[in-house]
Amino acid sequence: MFPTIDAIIKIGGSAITKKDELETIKTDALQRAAECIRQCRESGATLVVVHGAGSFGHHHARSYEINKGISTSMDQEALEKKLLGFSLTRQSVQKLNQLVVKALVDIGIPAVACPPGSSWRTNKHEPVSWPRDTIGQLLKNNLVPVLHGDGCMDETDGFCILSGDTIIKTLCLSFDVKRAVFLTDVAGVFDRPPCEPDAKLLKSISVNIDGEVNQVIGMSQSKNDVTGGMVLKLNTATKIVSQTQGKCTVLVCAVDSCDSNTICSPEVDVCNAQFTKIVMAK
Ligand SMILES: Nc1ncnc2c1ncn2[C@@H]1O[C@H](COP(=O)(O)OP(=O)(O)OP(=O)(O)O)[C@@H](O)[C@H]1O
Ligand SMILES: C=C(C)CCOP(=O)(O)O
Repeated sequence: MFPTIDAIIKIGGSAITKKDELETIKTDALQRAAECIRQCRESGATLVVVHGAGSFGHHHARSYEINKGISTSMDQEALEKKLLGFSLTRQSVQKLNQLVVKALVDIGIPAVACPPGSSWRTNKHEPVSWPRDTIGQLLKNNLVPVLHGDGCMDETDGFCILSGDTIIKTLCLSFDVKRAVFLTDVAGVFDRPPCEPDAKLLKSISVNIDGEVNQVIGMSQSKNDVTGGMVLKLNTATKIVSQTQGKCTVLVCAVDSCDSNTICSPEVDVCNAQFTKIVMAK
């Protein structure tokens, strides 16, 4: 039996990297996320950290079309190029992983890197095999596992890009998890892309048992994102809430305004919220 996870926190690639500039970290945002995680842990919370790739990973994945995998119709030259692209993508996201783990360890969090690329396997880009016991054992020993979006072996396409969002969904549906928190570069989920005039922050989104939401939400995606941006995040969030029958709630909030109280307190007040809470419809 593994411990209940109080929160799985995704440090979004948008939050801690400049997504349009190759391998560029936003140091202040990373430190802010790390500090918030430290405070949660100090309050006794059991945590898992997952981070996205941002400009470490998405750029290489897009230029080498890693998410299309490999096929028998590829000639040798195209295949070699694709294989190198896979290595470069993983190498890039591992650079970010080292920075994230360092930021956590430097302030006293016993973070342990668990790179999914070398242990998770997917079929049609959905996880089919992953080291559940290892993650559970790390939690039992009071360590903080750090996973991330990565390039993984896929049974149908040879390999694929596995988003941190899909990793979070998998963990939430397998462990007993109270909350999934997505820290990103915007205040939460808006009724339309936040760059559009009059975009309104949705403080609460209700999901019914079929995973459908009660409102129309307009979304856009950055050209440097290969995993679906906010569309995948909302899709992941609605699945987590509906498939756990509301036992796990989801928050989407800006890394700039995250605090341990919002992340870890059992009840979150949405009246004055500057974030989005995604819950089961009553
Ligand atoms: N309706 C919307 N509400 C909120 N954000 C939106 C919406 N539509 C598009 N976006 C964009 O989604 C982005 C956040 O999604 P994204 O997938 O980039 O986050 P992330 O998880 O931080 O990144 P990564 O996938 O690199 O880890 C924001 O920068 C925002 O501009
Ligand atoms: C592009 C790579 C390597 C992983 C993407 O993960 P995400 O940023 O969590 O969607």
